[in-house]
Amino acid sequence: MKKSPLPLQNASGASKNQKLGKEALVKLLRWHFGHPEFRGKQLEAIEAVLSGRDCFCLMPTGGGKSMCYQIPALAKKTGIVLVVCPLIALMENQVMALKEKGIAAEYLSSTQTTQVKKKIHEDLDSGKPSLRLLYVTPELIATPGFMTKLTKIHSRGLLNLIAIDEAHCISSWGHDFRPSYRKLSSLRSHLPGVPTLALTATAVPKVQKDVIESLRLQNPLVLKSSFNRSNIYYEVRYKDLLHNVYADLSDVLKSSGDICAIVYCLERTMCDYLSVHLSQNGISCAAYHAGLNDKLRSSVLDDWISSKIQVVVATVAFGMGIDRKDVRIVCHFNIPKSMEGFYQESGRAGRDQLPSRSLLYYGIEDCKRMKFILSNAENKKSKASNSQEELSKKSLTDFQQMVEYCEGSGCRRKKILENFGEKVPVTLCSKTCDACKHPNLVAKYLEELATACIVRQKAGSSRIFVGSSSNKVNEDQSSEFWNRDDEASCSEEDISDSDDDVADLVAVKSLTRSKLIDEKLEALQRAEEKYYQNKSDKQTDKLNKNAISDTLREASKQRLENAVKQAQQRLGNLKIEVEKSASFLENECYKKYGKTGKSFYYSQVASTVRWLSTVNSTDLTDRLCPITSSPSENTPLKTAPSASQSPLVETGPFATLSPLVDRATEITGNDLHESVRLEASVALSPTQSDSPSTILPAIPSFSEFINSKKVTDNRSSASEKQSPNGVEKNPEKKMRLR
Ligand SMILES: Nc1ncnc2c1ncn2[C@@H]1O[C@H](COP(=O)(O)OP(=O)(O)OP(=O)(O)O)[C@@H](O)[C@H]1O
Ligand SMILES: [Mg+2]
Repeated sequence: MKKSPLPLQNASGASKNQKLGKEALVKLLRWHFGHPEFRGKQLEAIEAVLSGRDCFCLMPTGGGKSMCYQIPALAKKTGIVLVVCPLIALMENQVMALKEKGIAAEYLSSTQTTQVKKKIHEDLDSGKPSLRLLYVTPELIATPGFMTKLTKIHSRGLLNLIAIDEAHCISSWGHDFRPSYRKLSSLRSHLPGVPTLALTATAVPKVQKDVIESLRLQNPLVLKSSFNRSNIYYEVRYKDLLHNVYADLSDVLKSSGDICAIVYCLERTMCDYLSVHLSQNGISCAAYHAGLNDKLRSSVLDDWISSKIQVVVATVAFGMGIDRKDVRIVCHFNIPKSMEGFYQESGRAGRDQLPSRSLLYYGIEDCKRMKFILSNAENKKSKASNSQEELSKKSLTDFQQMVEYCEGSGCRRKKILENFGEKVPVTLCSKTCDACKHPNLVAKYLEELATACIVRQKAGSSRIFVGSSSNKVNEDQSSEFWNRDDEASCSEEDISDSDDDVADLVAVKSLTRSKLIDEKLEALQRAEEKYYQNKSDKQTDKLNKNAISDTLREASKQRLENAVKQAQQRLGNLKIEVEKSASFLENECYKKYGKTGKSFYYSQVASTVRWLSTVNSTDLTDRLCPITSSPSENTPLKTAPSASQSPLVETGPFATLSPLVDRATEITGNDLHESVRLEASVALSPTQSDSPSTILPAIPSFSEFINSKKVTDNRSSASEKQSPNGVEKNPEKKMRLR
């Protein structure tokens, strides 16, 4: 609906130079926005800036901060209010909403056509701009050309106010630091005397101080409202105690009716997967993340704003400035990295002040993963500088507060508010969080969770980050997630995309593609971890359990003796000392794998037995040469059975695989074991000896195994491709690979 401007003199009964009184301001509010009264500290902020005073305004999410500069823009007959916004999407939304109300507002960004930009500049250059509000990015402010323009406008007395929205972005202590905001500190020197209004919903004391100092606010009026969002019910559910977390979320959304919701995930892949899952369960939803192209993203946003879809499953890219008032549920499917982020995101619920819900799914694995990400960032940044190191440490402390929010039994609301330095009366929550409403149940869950943790630790079932190459690759992205360092060099167009997520940050394989293979790999990773965990955790145990006993050595010697005897008979009673030979061969196995443990040792004995069953007389005599020429065990050998040399290579040395694979069997069953065993037998590379005398098969690490498997797979498929008329060159091998 278009409205003509409210005649200010009539509204206030004031002359040109007089300040508007409260009544006149309320009239403006009602006329333009249809709200009956100012909320919270809106009026105080408006009056302060209209009187020319700087103001720092801390209001909760959805508290109505925009009004604090929109009303002043309408209260002055001439001149403009300059609004600095971190995101183009945010500017677009606000400008569109203002235009719908008939208020002359524009934004300048490279997404605008040249024609539109030209029109805006012409208006600004005119003696009396018709514009009331001009939204810009911090990057544009930093350009000399635009600063010159602002200086000109200011010199003509037409710059009424500078409003810095989401002002916490200026502080590297804030959860959403944007280096481009730092450039705003030059505004004061270029545009002296213009009142500045800094607005934020999330600023702990340290950030508040930083914002005020960085923007060089002069004797500002500091307005702080409570962070309490009384209309939001806070709840945590424990993934590890749920039978099926996906089904649980589905149920929550379905049972809430056709409501509007946001589900936040840590990774893009999870957004895609969850969105598909929810859709399949009849929930109208779509994924939103920085991995989608601009067109798709804005169409998802449009569909959600216009209620065509009810649920958006998003990364943090679905962020600031999303102003749909009737969001009833904000769900965090993964634990957020800080209380500030959590507060901002959950605060997108219930901006209409109606009862709404924040639901966080807490999982032990998620928690470990986030800790890993943050520690990684810490390690990386501690190399950079001391202040960076301090920041990184802060990130872990911040995260710990989130963990306490989930793992503590006390009032959730209290925890949020105390995090922002507020003193909370006991009566404040009045059963508007799960911990206050169902204390016994929450206590029971926490107990069960603690038990689950212990069981997990005992089982060594952590899936967190086996040294996979993808970690390395993705390290760089963590900085983007962390504090958007790279934004300093971003062009204006990049801004909306810079609100990126940690997509691909962690080595989560595609859930939709090759799920089966991933599950197998995960099982192997778990098995390997389990193996190494057992190894480190139970050193003493290991020594006992994994130690090669004399009895085992004796038994192996006996086994080898039998094998030597059979070889001797097969080769026409070859002249060899059976017992001595067996002893020599056993000793070789022990020298190589005695320290590694009995499974490896046992594998080597088995492979030697197999080698003996087919060896020819020359090879055998050569092999036993040291004992025929010298009885010393240390005499170098000429040859030895190895993976590459043995005629039994494909089934020989690895007929019994490493403990890793043995353990994988325990977890995944025989199918996996079998397939891995067969694949490994093909894929393993020729072994190298650590001494020139003994050439024995190396036991591959999991990563080596995977890499060699990939190479073999590639080679195999390449050779198949090369094969004319689709005739398989190596059907046997292919069969094994299957
Ligand atoms: N005085 C008021 N009375 C009723 N509703 C209001 C009032 N002031 C603002 N609102 C409404 O409250 C909602 C939130 O306002 P706004 O977007 O300005 O909040 P915000 O504080 O900037 O939130 P965020 O921190 O999420 O950016 C808007 O829909 C707005 O129309
Ligand atoms: Mg806002």
